[in-house]
Amino acid sequence: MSHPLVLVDIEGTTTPITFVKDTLVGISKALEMFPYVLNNIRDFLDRKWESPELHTYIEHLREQGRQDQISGDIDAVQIPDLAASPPEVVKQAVIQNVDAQMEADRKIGALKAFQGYMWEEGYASGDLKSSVYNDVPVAFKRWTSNGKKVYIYSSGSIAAQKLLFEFSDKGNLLPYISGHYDTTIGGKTLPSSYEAIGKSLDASPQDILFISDNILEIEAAEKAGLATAVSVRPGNAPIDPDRLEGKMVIESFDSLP
Ligand SMILES: CSCCC(=O)C(=O)COP(=O)(O)O
Ligand SMILES: [Mg+2]
Repeated sequence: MSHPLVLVDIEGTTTPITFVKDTLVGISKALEMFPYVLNNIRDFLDRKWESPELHTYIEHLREQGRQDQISGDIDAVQIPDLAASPPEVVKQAVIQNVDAQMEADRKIGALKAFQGYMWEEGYASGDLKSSVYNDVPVAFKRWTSNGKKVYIYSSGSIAAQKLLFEFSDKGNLLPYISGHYDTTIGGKTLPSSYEAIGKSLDASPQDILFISDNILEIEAAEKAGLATAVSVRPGNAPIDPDRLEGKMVIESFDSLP
């Protein structure tokens, strides 16, 4: 692999989808793993209710809900004005809004920022520890000792990405990571986002290898001129074999030199 820069997705690539959805997000209430956000949101809102920081996150969720209503994209739960509504009404709306967005597995900035804000406490208390595949720390070490640089590009907020790699079940992997990108640089299925990442790294697109489980992200990165590898891990969504034709497909980072 001759690319000096490696840009890596998280869910389905470094980390099992089941961990993110069942443990970290709690999207599947039927499964045994601890659905952290859903289990803790009520208590979290009660404890932090006076915090201006929490109000900022709620304002973003509220604004996103308004935009969703205008666009008609999803039937978002509307959050009433914090200053003009009883706290209990706002709290219930926030819980329903977050719950519904997680059920839909939305990769939207306001939701991801709120989740990251809650996970911060979970990691700090030791209730949460993230899961990364065994081959990930091995590859991060191999690449960085060979002079390559590792970057992350995920729908998860940058704050949440840093927590995930700091508090991983394979130890603190942050020292191997040179930088992070989330959707504030642009959506992951847009070629312009990969162009913007290339520019911010002052790198030619062909110097960057992007690894992801999502074929739409892979296709967008290719349109921007990046090299790509499709991550096929247990539990990932199946990909139409026709769309994999001519692509590098990996089941583990071990197959990348
Ligand atoms: C880093 S936070 C946990 C992951 C997450 O919330 C997420 O949506 C990951 O999506 P990705 O773009 O990494 O597939
Ligand atoms: Mg992914």
